[in-house]
Amino acid sequence: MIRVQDLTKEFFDLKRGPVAALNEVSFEVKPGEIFGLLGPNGAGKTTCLRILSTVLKPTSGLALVAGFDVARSPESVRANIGFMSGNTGIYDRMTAWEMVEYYGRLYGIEEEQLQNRLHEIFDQLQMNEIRDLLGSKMSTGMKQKVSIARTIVHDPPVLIFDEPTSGLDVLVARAVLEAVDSLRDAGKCIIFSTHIMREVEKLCDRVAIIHKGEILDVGTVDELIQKYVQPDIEEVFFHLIGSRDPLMNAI
Ligand SMILES: Nc1ncnc2c1ncn2[C@@H]1O[C@H](COP(=O)(O)OP(=O)(O)OP(=O)(O)O)[C@@H](O)[C@H]1O
Repeated sequence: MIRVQDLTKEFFDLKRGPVAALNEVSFEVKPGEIFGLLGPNGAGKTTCLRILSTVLKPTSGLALVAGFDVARSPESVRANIGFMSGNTGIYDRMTAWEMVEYYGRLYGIEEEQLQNRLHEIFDQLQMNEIRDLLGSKMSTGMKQKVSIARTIVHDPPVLIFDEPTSGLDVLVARAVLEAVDSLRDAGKCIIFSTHIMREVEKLCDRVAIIHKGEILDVGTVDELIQKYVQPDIEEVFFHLIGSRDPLMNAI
C-alpha cells in the first residue's frame, strides 16, 4: 500500500549548505499495519511524511501510495491519504460537526453519503457529545478528535500520523493512540512517526529507526530487541544511534 524505494531528499540550507534530510530510504507498509518511524529531532521523519503526502517532491527515488507515484500522480495520492500532525488547527467559529462536514465537502463527497459518513465517524470516535460544540470551547482532547475525524472523513486507505500526540497530556494522548489502533483494526495502512519509545512499543507492528536521514534498521520491536540483545526498544535505539554517532555515547 506504501512502497518507498531509495528515497532521497536534499535541501540547500544557507548556513549548512546541502543537507541530506533523507538518504536512500526504503520500506513498505501493508494494509492493517501500523509502521512506526522512530527518530530524534532532525532525523528526517517529517521530510519523509511530507513527500508521501505530496507536499514535497523527492530529489530522487520512488514513493508509491495506494499504487500511485507521489511525483507523477499527486492528486490520486492525495485522494487516498489522510494526514494528521500534532498541531493541526481547528476553526474557533465552527462546531465539530460543521468542521468535519466542511472537510468532507472539500473532498467532494456527495451530500447524502457525507451525512451517513459523519454519523458513522461521530459514533466511531465517540464524538456525539461534542457535535454542536464550537472550536473555541473545545479542550485539547476534543480538538484532537476533530482532527482525526477530518483526517478520515473521505475514508482513505492510507493514514499518515506525524507525531500526533506531541504536547498532549497522557489522557488525550491515550485517546489518540486508541483511535489510531482502531483504524488499524479497520484495515488501514498507517504510518506513524514519533520519538516516544512507549508509543512504538504499544502501537507499532513494525518500526524503522531513522537517524540523520538513514534507516538504521527495520523490524518488529521483539525482532530488534532480540537482534541487538537489548532489554527494550529504547536501548535498541541508543545502541543503534550510538554506534553511528560517537558523540551520543559521551552524553
Ligand atoms: N525546508 C528545509 N530547508 C532546509 N533544511 C531542512 C528543511 N526541512 C528540513 N530540513 C532539514 O532536514 C533534516 C530533517 O528534518 P525533519 O524535519 O524531516 O526531521 P524530523 O525527524 O521530522 O525532526 P523533528 O522531530 O524535529 O520534526 C534536518 O536537518 C532539518 O533541519
